[in-house]
Amino acid sequence: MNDLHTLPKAELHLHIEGTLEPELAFELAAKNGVVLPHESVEELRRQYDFEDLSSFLALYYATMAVLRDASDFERLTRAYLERAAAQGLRHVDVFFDPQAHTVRGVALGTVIDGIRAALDAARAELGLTSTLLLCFLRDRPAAEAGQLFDSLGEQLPRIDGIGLDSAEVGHPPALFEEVYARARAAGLHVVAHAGEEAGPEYVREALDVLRVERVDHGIQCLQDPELVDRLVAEQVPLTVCPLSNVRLRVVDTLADHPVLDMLERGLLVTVNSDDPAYFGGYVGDVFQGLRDALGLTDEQAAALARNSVDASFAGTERRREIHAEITEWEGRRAPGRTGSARPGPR
Ligand SMILES: Nc1ncnc2[nH]cnc12
Ligand SMILES: [Zn+2]
Repeated sequence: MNDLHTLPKAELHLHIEGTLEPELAFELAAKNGVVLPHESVEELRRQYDFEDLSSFLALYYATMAVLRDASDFERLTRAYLERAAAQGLRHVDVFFDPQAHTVRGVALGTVIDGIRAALDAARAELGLTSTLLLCFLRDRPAAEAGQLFDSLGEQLPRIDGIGLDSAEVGHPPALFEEVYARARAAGLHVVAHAGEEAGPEYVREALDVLRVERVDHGIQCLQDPELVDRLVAEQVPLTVCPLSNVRLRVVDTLADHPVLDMLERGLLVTVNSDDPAYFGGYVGDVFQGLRDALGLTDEQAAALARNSVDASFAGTERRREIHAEITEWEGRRAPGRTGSARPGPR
């Protein structure tokens, strides 16, 4: 078996605010004079026992109050990129939640300046490429999403696409039809969370009304065999987040997670971390978790990594480079590995 942390891979479902580790949260709180309602790092970590998506989101939004200036967003993003690069990450499409910051009086330009500075540095220093996707909060009014899009101005060329996140049930994709049409007309990539907690009809709406290029999560499609057939036929990428699904009680345990069945079924699944600081691991840890719980083979891991590259918003040449690296990884023979490869003639 090869080391999954060295497998070259892309991550397509990553909320940058969800990479805020408690240690950094406390450091930034002290710097910015923000009082966190937790006594210590350990006490904050003890809160990471979630009932569902909403209970997680309450802590996620409250803790990000420590992010105030561009340098905070830059530090946050740098810390994520360094950790993920050490786990084989070669490309990432990064989500951020601007409304969660502008409601607190932090300007959109400040948020983007900080995140972009770190993304640019990682490209130069780590060879790690990226795109930036602005998410609308679906539990806030669709009109507010429209106003945010209108107000982008000089920030528009600094984002690569849009997404839709936050509390899902009761906030169906179709509410956001208009702003998605405008984003598509502006040449942006479009994705949306659908079928995380809500049913297959949300996945259908994301495809038919928002015309998304990928579906984030999407695992509730499994309730609807016809939808599964369609997703296979159209090879719609699904950005599945196994550790997140367990922590938010969408799936009981990692050993029960359907991601490898989905792969075998021909769905274009990718494996991602979602909010790694809260859900127990970065993208390499997710692959390792699947190995420990489900016996993920090198072949399955490489297939998932190839899917992540194919479904990413990296450019054609970059995708080709990462594919070549995956092929090289597959050709490695770790000590004790069994399989079809035989030692060459002596
Ligand atoms: N898993 C998730 N689902 C919806 N919104 C989110 N925002 C951050 N993580 C999320
Ligand atoms: Zn998510």
